Amino acid sequence: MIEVENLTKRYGAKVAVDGLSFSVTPGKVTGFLGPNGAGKSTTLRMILGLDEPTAGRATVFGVPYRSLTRPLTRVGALLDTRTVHPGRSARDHLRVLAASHGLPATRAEAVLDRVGLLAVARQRVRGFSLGMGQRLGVAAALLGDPEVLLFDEPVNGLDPEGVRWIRELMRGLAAEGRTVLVSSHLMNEMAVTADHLVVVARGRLLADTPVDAFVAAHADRTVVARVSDPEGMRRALREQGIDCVREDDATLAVSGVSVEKVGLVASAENIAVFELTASSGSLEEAFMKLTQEYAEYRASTGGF
Ligand SMILES: Nc1ncnc2c1ncn2[C@@H]1O[C@H](COP(=O)(O)OP(=O)(O)OP(=O)(O)O)[C@@H](O)[C@H]1O
Repeated sequence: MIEVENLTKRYGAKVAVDGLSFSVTPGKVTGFLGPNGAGKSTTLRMILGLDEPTAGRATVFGVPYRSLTRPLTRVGALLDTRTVHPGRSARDHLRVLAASHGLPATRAEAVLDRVGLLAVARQRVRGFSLGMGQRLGVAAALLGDPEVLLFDEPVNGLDPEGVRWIRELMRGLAAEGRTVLVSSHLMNEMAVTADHLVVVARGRLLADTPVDAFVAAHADRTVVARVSDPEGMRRALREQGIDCVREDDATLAVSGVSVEKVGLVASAENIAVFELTASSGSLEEAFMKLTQEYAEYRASTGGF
């Protein structure tokens, strides 16, 4: 549905997007992840025809965005929500947008309802909270009932209720068979929202994979073991070349082995096991491991 092929964007000497290729398919939420400055926004802007690629191409439904007839009915996007006229009401904003794209005014009512803004539809946008502004931006993206949706950092600055709302909306849109591409910095959020990930750094593709496979490939598996003799257990594990860390008086975190293996080591040493839990690691851990060396802006750990 969305195809990016060898997409490249240079700003002078700066290569913002560097030979990027991936495709985004319908019926799932695809998370678009990368450290600051990775080229995510630039890529989204090129998909939407707002920036011209230096090389390569981005297509939606097989054609460049600018070649789509009635694009609002094919592709919806939430980029920067501060572009709304502050003196207009939410309803007027959507009606003007609908009229200028040949859509009926009833669409404005439908999307106001879908994003939960019907009750405040007559209020001026100037007085809107950040969350209400985001909802209005989403309403505009949904106005033409498009099959493809792009969201750039949709949960930035939202409270937990707003974050949950966006998550359920995106999952719902994907469940309706739409193509949903969403960029985000919030790994815990992406872990519960996205089905698939496209990970970029310094404009290049690092991973294009289902979320579960990404975590399994890049995060350490850990087994938490609460035992009667943690020191003896630690010694026995070390003798077998297995790393572990003492978490508290009775608990060890064991890296890179299965629960079965830890259980067998304990049993061979006659150590009682009170708890044995496997953890597959988090998306955040996997992402940090993969992208650490690529971060463009990182807090300095040294002095000046
Ligand atoms: N108009 C521009 N002129 C010059 N450089 C630009 C321009 N737009 C983006 N860049 C640079 O291109 C790189 C990629 O920027 P982009 O905003 O696409 O990254 P991003 O992944 O969206 O980052 P963030 O997560 O911080 O929003 C950055 O180094 C940025 O400074």
